[in-house]
Amino acid sequence: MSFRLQPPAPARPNRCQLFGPGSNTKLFEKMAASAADVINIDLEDSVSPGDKDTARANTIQAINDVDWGQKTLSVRINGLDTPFWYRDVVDLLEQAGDRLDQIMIPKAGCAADIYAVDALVTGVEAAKSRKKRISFEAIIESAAGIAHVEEIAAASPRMQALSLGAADFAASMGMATTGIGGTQESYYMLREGQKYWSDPWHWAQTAIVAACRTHGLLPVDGPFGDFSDDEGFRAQARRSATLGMVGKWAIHPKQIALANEIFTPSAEAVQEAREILKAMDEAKARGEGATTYKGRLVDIASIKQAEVIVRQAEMIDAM
Ligand SMILES: CC(C)(COP(=O)(O)OP(=O)(O)OC[C@H]1O[C@@H](n2cnc3c(N)ncnc32)[C@H](O)[C@@H]1OP(=O)(O)O)[C@@H](O)C(=O)NCCC(=O)NCCSC(=O)C[C@H](O)C(=O)O
Ligand SMILES: [Mg+2]
Repeated sequence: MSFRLQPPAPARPNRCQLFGPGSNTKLFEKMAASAADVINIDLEDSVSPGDKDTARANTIQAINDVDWGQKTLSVRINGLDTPFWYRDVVDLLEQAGDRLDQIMIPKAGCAADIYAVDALVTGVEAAKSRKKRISFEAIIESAAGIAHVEEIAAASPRMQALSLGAADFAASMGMATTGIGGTQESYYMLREGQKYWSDPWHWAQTAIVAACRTHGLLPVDGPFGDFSDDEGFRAQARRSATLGMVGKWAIHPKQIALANEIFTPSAEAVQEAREILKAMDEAKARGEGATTYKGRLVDIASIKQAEVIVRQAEMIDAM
């Protein structure tokens, strides 16, 4: 390990982030009653420009009136290139109560974007003597965002998470697809006439995971657009979980159970992790740093791997 220790990510469940437009008030109670760990009320791209003021007012009222239980409650503000974002921040922090946990910053392109929102939030928090410090999640969804992902992760102590926004990311990168996440038909290798599909989102995900883990943030996979394709969602989510991401967005309620299923360690995985920890305890008592478990090597690094799974399961059990 480097002399600079890796900070832990926030110890809160983040298996599923359920989105709903701030303009659709019918959804708020349903979102609150759902099994998602995080709620994102959207003021950005799912709200048309003519509805921005109404959506903002609806959102503030819902934050104050709806029972959101133990969920992390987040609002996605508009992008910093729009005339809407500063009003989103000011009205939310002046008028919404302390139930608001987080602001999500879309299309973050550099650390200065986070700095700008931080300065405004800090000013309004102080002016209004707000008790709870608002946290931030940023969306990496542009060429600039992925190029500057580490400085964005490190930009403020308010930062708690980064998500990959596959749709805007694909557009910004000029990718030849209208798909949002998942397998892309044309992204394959050819061997002896057979196609082997590869994953065009993989490199961006790993960059996000590395930046998050370096700075103690939660890495999150964003939307999977085809909400009629459960197996496609599962496959994408399994790849994300394998890479170290802690959860995934749901853009339809159907996707909540799928995300919770994939990002909750299975009973078998937890049992195996506990067995590895036990095997390593026994090895340590014998003065050994490595041993054999089910015919394969386990060593001190395996303890850390097993602890990731056990810690995650214990956090979910404690909910
Ligand atoms: C996608 C939807 C517009 C579909 O809505 P609808 O036509 O109402 O779907 P259903 O009829 O299948 O709904 C069945 C029931 O579920 C309720 N419902 C629907 N959506 C939600 C929700 N988000 N939360 C809670 N409940 C929901 C319906 O009311 C029905 O209930 P009932 O009648 O009682 O049975 C809609 O799902 C939707 O608006 N989704 C969210 C869209 C959104 O927020 N998008 C922004 C995030 S994705 C993004 O921005 C891209 C990203 O930035 C990137 O760049 O990648
Ligand atoms: Mg987007």
